[in-house]
Amino acid sequence: MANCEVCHSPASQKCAGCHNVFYCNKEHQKEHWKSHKKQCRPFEMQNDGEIGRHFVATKDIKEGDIIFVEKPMVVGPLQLTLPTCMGCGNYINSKSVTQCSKCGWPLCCKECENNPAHIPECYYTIKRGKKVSVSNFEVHHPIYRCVTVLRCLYQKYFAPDVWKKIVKLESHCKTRENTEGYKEDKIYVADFILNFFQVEELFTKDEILKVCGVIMVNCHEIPLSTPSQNGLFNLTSIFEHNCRSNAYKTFSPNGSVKLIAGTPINKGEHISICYTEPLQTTLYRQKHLADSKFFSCLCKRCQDVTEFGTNLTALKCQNRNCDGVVLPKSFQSPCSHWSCNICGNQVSTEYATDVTKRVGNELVVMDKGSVDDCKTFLKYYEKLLSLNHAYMIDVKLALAQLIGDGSQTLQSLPVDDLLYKQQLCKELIDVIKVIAPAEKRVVGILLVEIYAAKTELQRRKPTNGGNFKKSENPIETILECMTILRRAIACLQHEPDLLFEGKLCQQARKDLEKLEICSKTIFENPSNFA
Ligand SMILES: C[S@@+](CC[C@H](N)C(=O)[O-])C[C@H]1O[C@@H](n2cnc3c(N)ncnc32)[C@H](O)[C@@H]1O
Repeated sequence: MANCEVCHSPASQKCAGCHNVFYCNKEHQKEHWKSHKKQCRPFEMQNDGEIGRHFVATKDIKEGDIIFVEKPMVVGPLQLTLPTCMGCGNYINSKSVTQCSKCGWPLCCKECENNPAHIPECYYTIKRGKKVSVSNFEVHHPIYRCVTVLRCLYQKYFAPDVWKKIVKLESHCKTRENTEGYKEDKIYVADFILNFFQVEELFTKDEILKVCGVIMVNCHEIPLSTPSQNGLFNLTSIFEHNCRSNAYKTFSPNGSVKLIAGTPINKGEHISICYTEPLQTTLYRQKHLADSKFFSCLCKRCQDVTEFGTNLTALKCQNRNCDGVVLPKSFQSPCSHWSCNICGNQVSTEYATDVTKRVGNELVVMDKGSVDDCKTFLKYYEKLLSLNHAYMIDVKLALAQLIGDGSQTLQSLPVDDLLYKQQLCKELIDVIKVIAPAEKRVVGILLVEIYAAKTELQRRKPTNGGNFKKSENPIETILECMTILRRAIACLQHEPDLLFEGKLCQQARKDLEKLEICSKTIFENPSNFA
């Protein structure tokens, strides 16, 4: 039996929000809510030698539930960027630029001068006694490298509580010491800040380098401006990585991050997000995590070379008449060769990684806006890559959205293309559900594509005066479309309206409303419809 948070007497009623605190009666729960609501979250922090701090669910969480929402501690431009507005973070150019009247930093409009995000660099520039001047908007401007760092450093004197949280975050400074990035940070960020702003007596070089590491390891891209900005969050930074995560992030228009359960999460389960591209090969994900977050991922997906049977990283066996796929024994321990799961044929690891890199490079330069190029890629590389190789998935994703978009509208497509589009979307959803069930954005988009193709196919069916064959019955299609739209809305419901996915969700809601009215009319009076 636990104790009441208010009077400490034995208590059995737990808070439904977090399952972490208990009360002896409703009145005490109400009384405590004012102070508890800031801490009421369905997870608790734990610490282990391997992952460091991480969060574990304190109650069962349903798929689609908002786990928590938080505002960033610091927001700022990405390290390498063309000049952006110091207020809203959007790109500026020589025509749209104006300067802060106090410090000279570029802004897109006068209102942005008063954006609180801009205070730190404005403060240190005024202190320096000479305005900043940015005049070339076509190249990455080196001065931007220091902005987000400076905004963090500012907290040391003006928001010490936030500063304490920032320096507690993982920076991997020791591991970074020998990297090119660290050497560049030393010159272009630490030395630059100390000399340019003359703040030697306020900050040490090590402090600045620690902040550089914290930003690299913990920041999340906030996609609400063009380009995205970096955001440093207090709790979101603590969530561990998993290549098959059970949670995902979206952002509110005010810049807050929302963490959503992408799958049901059981009490006691670690809550994870994916720090990398979940639809990429294990080779890519592991390199990306090692280079930017400084750890080797040992999640279930990384330990299973078949990636739950999808063979997302596998090559196709080149032995004639063999349908097997070629994979290493493990992605963790170095091995000299990859072998076929059916005939045992071996290729060297060097060959396998070279082929993967080579095709990856071709994909980078390929025009993924061309249906023909995508089809040619798939036809050519199906001989070399497994059916669900990450590169095939990448091109199929582009193709599924391209067919019927652009010069050839859905209305002008042959039936076969519409069926192919639907088929592609369904196959992709099946793979994503296995490999990355929290990738709701992509699944939501694909569901809307299926709905669009299905509607067009139905439109072409002869109505035959209402005497439908079973397979042509529009009522069945309407109900099916409503189910698809509801699934799409469930996937996209948390996306902000200003992003493509949010707009798609709005449209899906409108279409669903129309279909609901239509189906109601048909059910109420089927004879009218015929
Ligand atoms: C954003 S921080 C997460 C919070 C961090 N654990 C802490 O204690 O501050 C990212 C770092 O956590 C560790 N980490 C996160 N997920 C991990 C995982 N799946 N395996 C190993 N380390 C992980 C790595 O050190 C990584 O660089």
